[in-house]
Amino acid sequence: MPITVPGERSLAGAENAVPAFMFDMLSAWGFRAVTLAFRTGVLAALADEELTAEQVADRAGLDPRGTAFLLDCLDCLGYVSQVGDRYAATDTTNELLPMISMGIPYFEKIVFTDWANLESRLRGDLTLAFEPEQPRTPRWLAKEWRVFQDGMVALTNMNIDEVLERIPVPDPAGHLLDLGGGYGLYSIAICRRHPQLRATIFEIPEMQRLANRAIVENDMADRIDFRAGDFFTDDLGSTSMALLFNVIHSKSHRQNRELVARTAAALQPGGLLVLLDQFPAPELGPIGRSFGAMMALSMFNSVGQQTYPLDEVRDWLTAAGLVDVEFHAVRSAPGNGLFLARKPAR
Ligand SMILES: C[S@@+](CC[C@H](N)C(=O)[O-])C[C@H]1O[C@@H](n2cnc3c(N)ncnc32)[C@H](O)[C@@H]1O
Repeated sequence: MPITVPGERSLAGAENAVPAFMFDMLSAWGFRAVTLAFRTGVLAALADEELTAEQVADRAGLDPRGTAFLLDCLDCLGYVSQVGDRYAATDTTNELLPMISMGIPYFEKIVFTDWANLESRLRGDLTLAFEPEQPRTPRWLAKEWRVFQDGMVALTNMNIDEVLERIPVPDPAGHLLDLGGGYGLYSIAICRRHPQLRATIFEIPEMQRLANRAIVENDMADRIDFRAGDFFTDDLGSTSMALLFNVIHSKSHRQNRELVARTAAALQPGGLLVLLDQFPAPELGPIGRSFGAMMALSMFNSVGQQTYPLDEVRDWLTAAGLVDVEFHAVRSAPGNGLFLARKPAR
């Protein structure tokens, strides 16, 4: 991988070809070991107490000898630290456990399960079971809907603080329209920060039950409502601020141009469109760009779509009549970036 690992020499160049390749192999092995340790409860067992490998194996229902090897790998990767014959979760793990545990089945699905088909998709031997330009959610999502949405929660948890810092809410007593808002966690967090703001989660009908539950659990039922619909065909109403978060990578060039135009039309004068996604852009640094590029391949594989160059997104925004277009890298979740664009105040 042509990136420099902090504290290590560069992995670029012929003289480093073998370490570069082996580093990629290590990353693949490491991710497999780490997600397994989250999913089987190995890391959760070490959150509150130091345990021997045997005790960890006993709690997680795993083979003790294999668990000792797994713990040694996790020690190398910085997820646990060994103290005598006991292991403890590191600060990194304690930070991650409440943040991403619910998303582990999603990360395993997109990295391991989905890519089992990648070669067939690239060879053209396997076609999608749906039209890539179909307006609503592809069928594969319906099957593993809960896994998918829990993955979105984990991703939201990773970047929410930084994203909130970046959003200059234009009218704190106004309205927020969260298009394809999922559970509505971004809206809930923004409304919590701005006590006068109201929001609408605009989603497909299948999301209603899960989103309503999140709204109620977060005591937001009096300020956030749910609207079931299709953002390509239904009236989007009028709002002072709109979110398009993690939506464009599952839509085509044509659909995104249209969606951005429809969203801009729903904004009141002076209103703000905030668009969050992954981008294969050098502006995000080598690791961020790599995430954006991997995500393009992943979206090609699963729904026939991609991540988009920054210039193309800028073009959709300006073609929709929006001004003051800004782009910000989101460092807390590599590969993510945020566009802000305003509707002229008449
Ligand atoms: C990747 S999820 C993002 C969820 C949330 N915005 C987030 O960032 O966590 C994309 C969402 O867009 C919704 N969606 C896709 N097509 C839609 C359409 N035509 N109308 C309304 N919602 C749609 C999906 O149901 C899905 O929940």
